[in-house]
Amino acid sequence: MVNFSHQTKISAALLKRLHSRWANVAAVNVSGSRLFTTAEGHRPTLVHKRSLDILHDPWFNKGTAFSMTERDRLHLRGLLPPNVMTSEQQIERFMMDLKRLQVSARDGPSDPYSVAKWRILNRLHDRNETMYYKVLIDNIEEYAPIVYTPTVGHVCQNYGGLFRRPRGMFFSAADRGEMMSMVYNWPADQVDMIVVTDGSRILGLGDLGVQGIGIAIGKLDLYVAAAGINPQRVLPVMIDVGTNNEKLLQDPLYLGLQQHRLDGDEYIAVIDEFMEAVFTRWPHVIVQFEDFQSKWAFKLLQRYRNEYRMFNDDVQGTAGVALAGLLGAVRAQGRPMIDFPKMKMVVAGAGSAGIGVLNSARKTMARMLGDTEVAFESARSQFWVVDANGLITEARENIDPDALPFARKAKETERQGLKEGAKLAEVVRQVKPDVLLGLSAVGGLFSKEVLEALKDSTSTRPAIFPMSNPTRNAECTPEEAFSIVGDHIIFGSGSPFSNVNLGNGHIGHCNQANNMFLFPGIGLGTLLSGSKIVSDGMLQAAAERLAAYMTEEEVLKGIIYPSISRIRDITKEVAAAVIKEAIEEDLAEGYRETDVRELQKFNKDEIKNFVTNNMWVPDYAKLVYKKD
Ligand SMILES: NC(=O)c1ccc[n+]([C@@H]2O[C@H](COP(=O)([O-])OP(=O)(O)OC[C@H]3O[C@@H](n4cnc5c(N)ncnc54)[C@H](O)[C@@H]3O)[C@@H](O)[C@H]2O)c1
Ligand SMILES: O=C(O)C[C@H](O)C(=O)O
Ligand SMILES: [Mg+2]
Repeated sequence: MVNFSHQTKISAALLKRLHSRWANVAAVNVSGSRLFTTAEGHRPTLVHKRSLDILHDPWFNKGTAFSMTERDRLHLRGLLPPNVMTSEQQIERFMMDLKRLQVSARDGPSDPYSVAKWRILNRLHDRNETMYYKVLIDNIEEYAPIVYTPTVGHVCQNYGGLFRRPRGMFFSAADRGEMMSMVYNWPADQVDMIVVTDGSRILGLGDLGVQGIGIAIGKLDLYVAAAGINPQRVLPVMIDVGTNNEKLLQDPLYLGLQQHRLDGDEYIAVIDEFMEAVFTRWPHVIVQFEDFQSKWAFKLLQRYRNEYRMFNDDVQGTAGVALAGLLGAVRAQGRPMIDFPKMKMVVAGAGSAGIGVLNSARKTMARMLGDTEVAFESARSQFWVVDANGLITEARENIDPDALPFARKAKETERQGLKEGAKLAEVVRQVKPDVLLGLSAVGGLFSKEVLEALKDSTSTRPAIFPMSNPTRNAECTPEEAFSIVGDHIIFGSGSPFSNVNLGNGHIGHCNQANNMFLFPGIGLGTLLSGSKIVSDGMLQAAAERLAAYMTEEEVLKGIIYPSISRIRDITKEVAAAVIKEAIEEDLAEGYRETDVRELQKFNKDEIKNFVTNNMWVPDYAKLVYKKD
């Protein structure tokens, strides 16, 4: 039998449902409108501080927007300029400063002022969180590339210089034995989401040690902006077990532990202690593992996933986003999703992300083919995996066990005129794939030669996914892809690129194939369902929802992912799908006053309303002082 032991069992009923869903091409059309209604945002908030302490607390500070009565109540009279501003005026004033940089700057990846903009936004984040998230939500398309990928990559690389105020918690190898008490140093009694990294593989930039905290902060910004997680209940975490980056080790100004990374049992002991500490203080928290080197990403996922509410974004979030894109690519050819198992895929990169995508694509193909052992085996032959040493075949010595299931068999490679270690261009030339997907972290890997070879693809619309981040690590640019392979391709990159003008009024659409379209919804759905684990079924439901989100018309135009301006809406949809699945798998335990019996009675629309009503919105709450 096929070994699915490492995943949650999928019931026969679920399988049947999946199968019928795949067969139905008609996409579920959803409104792009944003529903910002929540009771929580309008309740008065009790604060235990006054005067300057309030102005210096970014959770409560409103700056010039404190009304006169509030200024009296909170002993703020005279501590602010007299003109009371509306939140709109406040934002207008702030934006004037930020927009100064926009005049000469071009948007997107080549923006020379992106780090300067990050600094301005970060300062706002440090003094007034409500206003920061209002700016971010209302201008998400413009500022996601600043607070998140790609600029967050530059920020992590330069974190030593950019660091001003701490944000989040640092647990280091030197804190062994102390974490259980240290965790109480965090001021919030409730934490819903933790994003944790050990800084060992930040985007495609390698080991950045303690500076990797920037990515945890950026991901949590999206949790607030897209998923409406209350910013007072998010916690970025850096686990500093050292770094193997020699440059950092030799830099006397480096902020982290100046020692080589712990390994083996010593390493695991630190992560175990951290997990125990945070789940002891906040039993309902969800922990997202981010940018751990592949070596540990899979091991830690297997170690914790059945015990804790956790998932690995690079393995599982990426897998779902890629799967949605692959299904979109099938639809873009005018074919039903159920044709997916016929796709030939060349994947460059066999790390945490690449292997995550391969496993999920293979399992989905197998399910569509009836979920038998034969189906699982036959799905294997749709993939050709190329890593730093070329095509992976069974002839490879010391093959990585995670890549082994995708090693090509000797007979197959002979038949195709390929050999162990064959170069990417050669593989593409021989295989003529429908999809070329990159998770290699090697910028420019899809060279002219590789893209020329893809012109012979047997697909009517070959799909090119240079998914590596940040921008400079993308395997190719959209200009290269459209100009070399042709106007008919489907394009999706991990970092944002602008659409390409193909002439004659035609646009080459650049999709952003980034796990940001899933992880916020996976986290929110898990939180609101109260499920104790993040099951494969919940992840699958998230991916399916994303896959079905775009309309037929959009997909045929090559638009297979939503624009980031719709991230709050897609996140809500994904969260609702995750909750529904958790209920069906009997994993849901309810959230706050909504217990599991009530959840079980909700219909689809009621689940969506439940999600909407529990999303935080960046409106100033009335502050009322109460003595401690
Ligand atoms: N778009 C997204 O949502 C998303 C999600 C996760 C990761 N990523 C990106 O994927 C990249 C890889 O992440 P990872 O965790 O798998 O990294 P990793 O270091 O674990 O894996 C990189 C893989 O690429 C292979 N590789 C290196 N040079 C190569 C070459 N010349 N040709 C073919 N393969 C080569 C390596 O052998 C390895 O298998 C990073 O840039 C990361 O930013 C993107
Ligand atoms: O951080 C991103 O933009 C996506 C992904 O998690 C990555 O590691 O590249
Ligand atoms: Mg990542």
